[in-house]
Amino acid sequence: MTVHTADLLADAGTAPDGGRSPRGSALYLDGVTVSFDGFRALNELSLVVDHGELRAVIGPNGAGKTTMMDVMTGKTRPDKGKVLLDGSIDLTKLDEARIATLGIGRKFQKPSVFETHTVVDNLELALAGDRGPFAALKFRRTADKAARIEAVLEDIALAHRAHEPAGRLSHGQKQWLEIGMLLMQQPRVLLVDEPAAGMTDAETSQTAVLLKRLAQSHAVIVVEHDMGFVRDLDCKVTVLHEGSVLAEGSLDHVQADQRVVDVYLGR
Ligand SMILES: Nc1ncnc2c1ncn2[C@@H]1O[C@H](COP(=O)(O)OP(=O)(O)OP(=O)(O)O)[C@@H](O)[C@H]1O
Repeated sequence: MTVHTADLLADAGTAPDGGRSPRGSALYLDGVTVSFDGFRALNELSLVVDHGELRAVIGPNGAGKTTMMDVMTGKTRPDKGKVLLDGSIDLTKLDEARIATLGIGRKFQKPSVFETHTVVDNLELALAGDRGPFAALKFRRTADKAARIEAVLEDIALAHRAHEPAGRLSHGQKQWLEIGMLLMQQPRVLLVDEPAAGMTDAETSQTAVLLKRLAQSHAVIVVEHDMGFVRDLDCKVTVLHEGSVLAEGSLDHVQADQRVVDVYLGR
């Protein structure tokens, strides 16, 4: 089925989250509900993330963080509610592949780089799309592509390891490489799941620097449990609980909220 852009334009004029219009937002969720066998993994979830914004999403196990990302990427379709990209593109009508091409990149917790390929080849393979890895390797590097690879290598601080097999990188560096692979596709929105898990302290703080830099030109949503890392991100924090937003604001603000302490931080 061919999907025309005009068909994707949702009615953006109705009541938004907290009176906020979808206009200008990168991702806009309003009243999103997802049920599994009657259990509401997301319950009227409303959330607005702007272009050029870094947002941390925290919350106890089972709060709905993964389901939220599944809805944003089209892996899970909500029972009801609005999910808009760029304030107007209705993501609930699109499948995962189409949403990825529209510019939502997702990094899962476990890195899945091609260990035997070099760092540069991994970045190039990320451009392969559905042509397959071997076809991509045969393509000559255009000047454009080479420039993009170089820029991404700088972004992810791996220029000095560019021609080494990815299998030789540390765990943290593999995570950065995978973020780099997403960047090759020039996404508008990046979803990053627990990037600091398993990293050394030095890698964790470097990851915060990297994500803050990326957020200057992308919307970046980070799901995280490590509060030290969230503090390093120095951004607005959304606390999810039972599929809805329990609190939102600076880390200091949400940490001072007794309800957040009761359901999450105090445990
Ligand atoms: N496919 C599914 N079928 C049934 N229940 C599900 C399914 N996916 C998620 N759930 C339930 O929905 C709730 C929210 O799960 P989700 O994985 O989104 O939470 P989370 O905040 O990501 O948790 P964690 O921090 O443990 O990863 C949980 O109670 C989970 O058991």
